[in-house]
Amino acid sequence: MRIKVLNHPLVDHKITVLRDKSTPSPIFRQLVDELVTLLAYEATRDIRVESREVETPVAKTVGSHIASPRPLIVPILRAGLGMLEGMTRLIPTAEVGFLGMARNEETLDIVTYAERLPEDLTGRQVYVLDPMLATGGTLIEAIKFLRARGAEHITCVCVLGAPEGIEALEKGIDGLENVDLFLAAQDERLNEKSYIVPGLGDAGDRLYGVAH
Ligand SMILES: O=P(O)(O)OC[C@H]1O[C@H](OP(=O)(O)OP(=O)(O)O)[C@H](O)[C@@H]1O
Ligand SMILES: O=c1cc[nH]c(=O)[nH]1
Ligand SMILES: [Mg+2]
Repeated sequence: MRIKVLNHPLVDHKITVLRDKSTPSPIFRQLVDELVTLLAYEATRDIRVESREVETPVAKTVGSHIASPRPLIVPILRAGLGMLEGMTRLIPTAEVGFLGMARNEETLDIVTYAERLPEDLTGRQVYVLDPMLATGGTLIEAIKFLRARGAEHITCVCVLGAPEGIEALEKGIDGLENVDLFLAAQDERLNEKSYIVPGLGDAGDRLYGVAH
């Protein structure tokens, strides 16, 4: 698994404001959106392209065009939804599928409560969006789900990741050469409730309010 952590003072500034518990939801959403744009720029470095001829006002030349089948973006509800617009802004021709997953905060089991994805993902490049990689349980389930539909290459795009989650992915997933992970920052550890430390709290709640 290729792991890339953005190392950039502007990213670090935005993450610091995200972490601040006094940052209100509208600013939080705005910052997640801005961070995704920066993450997406890195995460799409290997997006598949095909050559395409174009005629400029001066000459004919051969350029690039996003290849078929189109990439698929999969936000993991709820919190991943906060990353969707930033990603589609960069790849407007991508398709979007949805996975609804929730972590039981007591048992840490993952419940997949919704899915709206193409049945056949054979040959697709898939970008999974989830701001938080904590124990890794959610991403492992998501990768298994997408692979069962035939997804070939999966790029996980997260804002914060814990070392425990990265290790869990490395142990829990086969074929790691076809999985990439992009993080805006890697945090220290998980606490006794499996929250990321220092983290930013519950990303879904901070984006959309407390879930009931
Ligand atoms: O790595 P893990 O230990 O699996 O934890 C990470 C998951 O937990 C959060 O979702 P949550 O279950 O809180 O759902 P929400 O997005 O609806 O708040 C977060 O958005 C990730 O999906
Ligand atoms: O720190 C954490 C861990 C899981 N989910 C979150 O939203 N935050
Ligand atoms: Mg949550």
